[in-house]
Amino acid sequence: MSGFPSFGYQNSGLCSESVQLDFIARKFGTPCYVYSRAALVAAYQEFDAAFAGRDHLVCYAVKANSSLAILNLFARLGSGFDIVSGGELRRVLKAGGDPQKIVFSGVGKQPDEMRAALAIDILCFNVESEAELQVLNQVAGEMNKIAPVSLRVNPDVDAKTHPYISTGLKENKFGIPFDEAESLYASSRDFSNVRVTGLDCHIGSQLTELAPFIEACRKMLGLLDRLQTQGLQIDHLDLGGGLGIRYSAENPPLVGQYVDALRACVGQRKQRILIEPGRALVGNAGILLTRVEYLKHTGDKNFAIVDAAMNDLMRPALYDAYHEILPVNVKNDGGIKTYQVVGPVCETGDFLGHDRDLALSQGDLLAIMSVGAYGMSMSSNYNTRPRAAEVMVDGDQVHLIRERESMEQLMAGEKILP
Ligand SMILES: Cc1ncc(COP(=O)(O)O)c(C=O)c1O
Ligand SMILES: N[C@@H](CCCC[NH3+])C(=O)O
Repeated sequence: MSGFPSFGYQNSGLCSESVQLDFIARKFGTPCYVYSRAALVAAYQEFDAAFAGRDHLVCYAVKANSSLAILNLFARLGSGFDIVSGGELRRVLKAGGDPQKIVFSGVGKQPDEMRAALAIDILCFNVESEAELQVLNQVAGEMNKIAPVSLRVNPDVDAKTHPYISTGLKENKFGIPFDEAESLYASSRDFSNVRVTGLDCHIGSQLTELAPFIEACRKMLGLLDRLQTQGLQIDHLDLGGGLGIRYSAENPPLVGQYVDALRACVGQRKQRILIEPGRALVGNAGILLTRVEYLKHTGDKNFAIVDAAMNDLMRPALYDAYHEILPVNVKNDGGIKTYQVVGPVCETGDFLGHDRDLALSQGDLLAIMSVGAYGMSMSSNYNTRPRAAEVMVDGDQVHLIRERESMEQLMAGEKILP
C-alpha cells in the first residue's frame, strides 16, 4: 500500500488513518471525497525538509485541490501558493494564505484579477506573453504600483507525459518562447510599472522521470546567467510543479531525489528556489468513496454501476487515466468477476475503471484511490448531479470540510423568463 499513505486495511475494512471508510459512508453518504490530514502534512513537510538550509518557497498549485480546509492546512505549515485566477486568489486569502507567498500563473489573466492581486501585494506575477506584460504594466500604473514579475519561459523540453498535460514544448500555448525571452527581459526595462524579480518555467504534469526537469533547469540557468550579465537582478528561480505520483505501476522520483537534483543543478547560485507542486502534495492523500448501485451483465461484459461518475472524477474520461479501485470491505468468499466500473451519467465515456477484478454485490462500497489531485477541483454538475461531500480524517476524527451540494445551491442564480 506504499502508494497510499494513511489508507490501509484493518480487519478487512479499508481505513483512512484509524477511521473505517464504511463508517464515513454511513455518516456522510456517497459519493464522498476523503482526505487524510496526516498524508497532506507529511507530503508538505517532505518537500520543505528536502530544501533545508536553502532559501526556498514551496508554492502549492491550488488548482490541484482548492478546498479551503486543505489550503488552510498548507498555509499553517508555511506554504506559499501558485494561483491561476482571481477565484483561487480569493480562496487562498480566505484560507489564511500569506499574500507575500503567492505567485500568479496562467496565460489569460484579466485586468480585474491583476488589480486584486496588486492590491494585496502578491510575491510575483508569472507573465506568459508580451501582451500580458503590457496590460499588467498599464493596470499597475493606474494603481500607482510596481508589479513584481517573472517571465514564464517555455524551455521547449519534452516532459514525456500525457499530451494534454504537457506544457513545456514550443507548440504548447504556455510561456514565452525560449529564444524570445532574453529580448523581452531586456525590453521589460521600458515598462515603468513592472519590476523583473524572477524567472519561471513549468513543463508539464505527472512527470515520472528526472531528466526533463534537469534539462529545463539547465536551460533556465543558462538564461539566468545571461540575464545577469546584462545587469538584470533576478531574485528567484521558479521551477514550476509537475512531479508525478504512483497511480499504479509508475515509479516517479522520490521527493528527496527530485529536490536534491534541482538543488545540485542550481548549485551555489544565490537565487531563492520556488517550486509549484500540486499533485505530489495532495494526489495520494485523497480517495473517492462510492457505492455500487447495480450490477448488470450485458453480452460478455459485467458492469458495476456506482454512484460516483465522471462529473465527480473526470480524469478517466478525459485522459483515460488509471485509478486503483479497492473494496472497502474485503470478502473472502470468492465470486471475483472482471467489472467495468461505471457511473450513472449518460455518456459511454463515463467510466471510473475498466476490467477490474472484484467480488461485488449490490450496495458494496468501493474506494477510488489517488484522487486528491484534480478530482474535486475538476468536478462538475453534469446531469444536474450535486457535487460530492468532502471530509478530512485526522487520527480517529472525521471532519466534514464541504457539505454535499444541495439542489437549491445547484440552481441558485438561474431564472425562468416570464
Ligand atoms: C503553472 C503551473 N504550476 C504548477 C502546476 C502543478 O502541477 P502538478 O500538479 O503536476 O505539480 C501546474 C499544473 O500542471 C501549472 O500549470
Ligand atoms: N488536470 C490534470 C493536470 C493538469 C495540470 C494543470 N496544469 C490531471 O488531472 O492530471
